[in-house]
Order: sequence, then C-alpha cells, then structure tokens
Amino acid sequence: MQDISELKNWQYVDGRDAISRCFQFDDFMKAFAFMTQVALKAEKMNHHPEWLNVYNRVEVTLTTHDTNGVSKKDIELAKFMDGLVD
Ligand SMILES: C[C@H](O)[C@H](O)[C@H]1CNC2=NC(N)=NC(=O)C2=N1
Repeated sequence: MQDISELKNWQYVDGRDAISRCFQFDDFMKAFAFMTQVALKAEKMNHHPEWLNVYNRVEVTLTTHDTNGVSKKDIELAKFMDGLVD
C-alpha cells in the first residue's frame, strides 16, 4: 500500500487497492474543463483515471491496472488533480 498521507482529500476505496476523491465544481463546464486538463496529463503519463462525471461532480478512482494496486503514478496523478483545484 502506498503512503497517501500527503493526499489529504483522498481515501482508499473499500475492498480495493485504489484511492478516490470526489471533486465538485460550480457547473458542468468547469467540471469538464478539469477533466480535459486531467485527460491531457493522463495521456502524457500513459496512466488513466477511472472516473464518473454527473453535472458538476467528478468522482475519480485511481489504481494501476498493470500492478493491480495503487502505484507512484496514481500518487502523481492525484497530486496533479489536487493542484488544479486546491
Ligand atoms: C498497456 C497498458 O494498458 C498501458 O500501458 C497503460 C494505460 N493506462 C493505464 N492506466 C492505469 N490506471 N493503469 C495502468 O496500468 C495503465 N496502463
């Protein structure tokens, strides 16, 4: 298990070696702009989130399929997302 103590708004998903955070925005377009920025970073990293968008909310779950658990790539992508909103 990776140390996620520095990721203040993320938590381990029950029953999975994965971490998640729910982001809430003013409206859909701000949520989608966030997702667009993350998508570009994910593609650059070749490391992609599992996420659900409902209107102004984006629920993100991060885990690494290749290693069946949370890896440093997940921590890096989580920090990137936090940097966009916090
Ligand atoms: C072949 C493999 O699917 C690719 O290297 C990338 C694509 N994006 C990925 N994203 C995530 N979350 N985990 C992976 O292991 C992963 N692998």
